[in-house]
Amino acid sequence: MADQDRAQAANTRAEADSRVNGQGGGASSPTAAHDRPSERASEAPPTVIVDDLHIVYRVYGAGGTRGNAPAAFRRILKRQKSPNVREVHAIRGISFTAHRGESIGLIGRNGSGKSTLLRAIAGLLPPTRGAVYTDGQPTLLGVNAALMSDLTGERNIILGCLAMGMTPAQAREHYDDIVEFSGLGDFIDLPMRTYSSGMAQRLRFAIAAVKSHDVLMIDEALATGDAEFRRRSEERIRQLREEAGTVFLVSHSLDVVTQTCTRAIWLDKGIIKMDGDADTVVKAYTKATAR
Ligand SMILES: Nc1ncnc2c1ncn2[C@@H]1O[C@H](COP(=O)(O)OP(=O)(O)OP(=O)(O)O)[C@@H](O)[C@H]1O
Repeated sequence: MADQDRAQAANTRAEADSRVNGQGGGASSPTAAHDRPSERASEAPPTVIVDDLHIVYRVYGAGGTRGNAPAAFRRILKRQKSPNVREVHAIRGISFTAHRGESIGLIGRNGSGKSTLLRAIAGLLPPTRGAVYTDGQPTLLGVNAALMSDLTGERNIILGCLAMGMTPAQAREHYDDIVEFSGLGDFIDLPMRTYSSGMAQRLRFAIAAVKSHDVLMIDEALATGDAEFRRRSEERIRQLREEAGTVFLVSHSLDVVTQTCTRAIWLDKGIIKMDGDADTVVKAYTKATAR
């Protein structure tokens, strides 16, 4: 790890430690300017603690060659690593604490680690180092949310509700609300594979949003809807926050982040560049990316 990364990781870790201990951020920390939202929220109980998290992907078959068996045999005997395995260090020592009632936007350039961080908080990626602690069951609502493309929207609503822990009776109770929120109309009787990506996202959001979540994570869900659906989604996220959950939102739409989030975390090459109230962080990010 580069020295700069190490220093950043140590800073963000110290900051998270002090928040967990209820001491607030230190004024000498480079991230101190953005302690305000956490100070406000620190009275609320923590819902997610990310402690010096590292995620390393191992990509097999990198380099384009399959290799040959005798060479592999020699390598195994000598206990050497395969030359075709490449490691991608996607998250490099991230620490922060999220509290009940916060809605946190994750922003940053392509490949900065936003989706990886969400998947790690959801428990879908094991930490290579460090730890993630969550209060309650985090729900990740993303492009890969587990609905079945061959089933109709109708069947997927029931499936999604059951997957979120509802009873069949509760699923039926929420059915009409979900259909109405999704705005899919007659398409609800068709298999999901016939939906556009925006329509599928609307259905996923409508299913997840029917229930209050301890920790709800949304990966670009709002980007695909039309203006009317976006307005209703933003309103629903505000309600979910008021219902005492924590919402994480990955978005490239900075307007959505400032309108929906109380706090923003700016990721850059797998580390936290800035963490603070949404307006301040978005302004700093916009300034940096305009250069
Ligand atoms: N399954 C994977 N295997 C190997 N490397 C991966 C995998 N998923 C992501 N990466 C790498 O990890 C890094 C972070 O990717 P990630 O998708 O988390 O970024 P992101 O900020 O969400 O990007 P985007 O804004 O483009 O969606 C990138 O370098 C990416 O190439």
